[in-house]
Amino acid sequence: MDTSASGQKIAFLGTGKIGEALLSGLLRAGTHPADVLVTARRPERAVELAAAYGVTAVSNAEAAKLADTLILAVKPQDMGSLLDELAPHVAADRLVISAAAGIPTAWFEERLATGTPVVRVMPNTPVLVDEGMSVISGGSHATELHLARTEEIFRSVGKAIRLPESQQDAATALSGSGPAYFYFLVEAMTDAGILLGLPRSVAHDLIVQSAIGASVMLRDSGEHPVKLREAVTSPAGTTIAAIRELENHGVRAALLGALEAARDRSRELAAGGK
Ligand SMILES: NC(=O)C1=CN([C@@H]2O[C@H](COP(=O)(O)OP(=O)(O)OC[C@H]3O[C@@H](n4cnc5c(N)ncnc54)[C@H](O)[C@@H]3O)[C@@H](O)[C@H]2O)C=CC1
Ligand SMILES: O=C(O)[C@@H]1CCC=N1
Repeated sequence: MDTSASGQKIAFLGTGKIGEALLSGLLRAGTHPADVLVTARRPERAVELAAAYGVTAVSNAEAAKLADTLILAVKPQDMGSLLDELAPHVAADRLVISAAAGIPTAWFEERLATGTPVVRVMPNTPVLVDEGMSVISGGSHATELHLARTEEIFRSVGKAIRLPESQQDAATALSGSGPAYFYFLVEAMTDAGILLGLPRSVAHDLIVQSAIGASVMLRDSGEHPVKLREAVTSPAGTTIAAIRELENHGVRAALLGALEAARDRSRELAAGGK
């Protein structure tokens, strides 16, 4: 991206965990702070963001008027009241990008001026380290130009792919929530290290570096995960003893059920639900 102010303004409406992660990534990738607006519910949060990043804190209505691209990153449950406040101020030539789980583009289209382009994106928190995975789907008024602009934004902080909107709830279960599953596993395996008598910091380092090594091999080797696992699993060895325990405890089935539950919860959030 360009490193000077472009005049093309992006506004983050709701700058919590994912909003701030995206904001910091865009600035790192070269978007000029003068091109970035943020909104926050609490005035102290707005001040904090402006001081930390050099961006401009504005009201939601001002963001709608000033920015070409609006990134909506409030909780699905807060999206209704945000749209009530915002809709009268959003001209139909603005690009509206929602990062909210569950809520379909049609829901936004019903509340915004006729013809407003809406794009739904499911990012994940590794955008903080430029390793994000973002899944993009266009609404009925989003053109190739709007999708390309969205890709440009999200590719500056990781990978971005387009999928049909019908697959967004599944994508949310896989990559949107995905980092949490890996953190959960690392936490549990670190506890196992404690059980085996290792100091916590040593257990943490052994597991985290193993996770990094395994991730890089998964990404770069071109090998199927089964093949990579087989290469670790020696006949009558240690790994197969552990795998038997995982299978005995139904870990594979638990993961199938867990991701299905996440997909179902995303569907429940479709109406900005509780
Ligand atoms: N945290 C994550 O890993 C991911 C979250 N998302 C989606 O991003 C959205 C935000 O999630 P988080 O960042 O986790 O939540 P969060 O609670 O950390 O952030 C939401 C922020 O929006 C602010 N907010 C609420 N109403 C507002 C309003 N009317 N005007 C201005 N600001 C307002 C809140 O004060 C808060 O700072 C959700 O819709 C979630 O589904 C999507 C992908 C990943
Ligand atoms: O847990 C959630 O609802 C959000 C959406 C995907 C990741 N975090």
